[in-house]
Amino acid sequence: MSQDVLFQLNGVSKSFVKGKEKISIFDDLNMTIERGDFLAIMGPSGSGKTTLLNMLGGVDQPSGGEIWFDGARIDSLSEGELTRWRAHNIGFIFQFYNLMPMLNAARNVELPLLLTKLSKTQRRANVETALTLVGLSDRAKHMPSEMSGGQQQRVAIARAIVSDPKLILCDEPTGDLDRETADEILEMLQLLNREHGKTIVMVTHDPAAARYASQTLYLDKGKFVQREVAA
Ligand SMILES: Nc1ncnc2c1ncn2[C@@H]1O[C@H](COP(=O)(O)OP(=O)(O)OP(=O)(O)O)[C@@H](O)[C@H]1O
Repeated sequence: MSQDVLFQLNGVSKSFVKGKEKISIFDDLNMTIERGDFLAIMGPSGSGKTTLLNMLGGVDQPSGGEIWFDGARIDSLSEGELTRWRAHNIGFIFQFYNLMPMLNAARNVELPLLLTKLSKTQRRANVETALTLVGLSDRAKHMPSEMSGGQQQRVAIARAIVSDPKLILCDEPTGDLDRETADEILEMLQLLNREHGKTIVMVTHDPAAARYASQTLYLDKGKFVQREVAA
């Protein structure tokens, strides 16, 4: 595997069993994600975008094939190993922010660090750095219900980057935001990609959001059917 390759999917298949029926989503899917890529994944509803993101994040296991990350196979890790791998390598950003409503911004951002060996002082410092990066250091004590959608998504971004992961996975990160706020969030993702070297994979239905990515892959019925590289 080349030094530049972060993720490699080799002949990946994925099917779900529902009652007596077997639903095949992917059959022999191959994909390479290079370090520093900002990939947008688009495609019709049901084409497998979220399933793919979940397999990249180790939330869902493939039914067959191999998934390699940074030179190591992750599809054969145990549940515990996968949890630790995820905590160190992956940040997640979701459409509806998924913040814990009873925790303030700083405590929400701290959550992924509770899975690491960092001391309380180190955790506090990392939380402060992440909140400053998203421009919310003055909102550390605010509860999610006291913040706008855009601010909540910025807290979610801070939570995604606080453990300094190599890869950020985003599922419709701007699906719940107005255009102006969406653009702010996308500019922030672009900054994390360009200035902080984060590799990003973003599922989106919005062509305007995909334009922030360095390339767009189109998925249809579990196959990549088109690839557009940004000018
Ligand atoms: N746990 C599951 N059990 C059974 N079928 C599932 C499961 N998860 C996903 N599927 C099926 O897999 C297919 C792909 O779903 P997925 O959510 O990946 O699509 P998507 O492209 O992200 O769609 P959308 O754009 O609507 O979010 C769908 O037909 C869905 O019904």
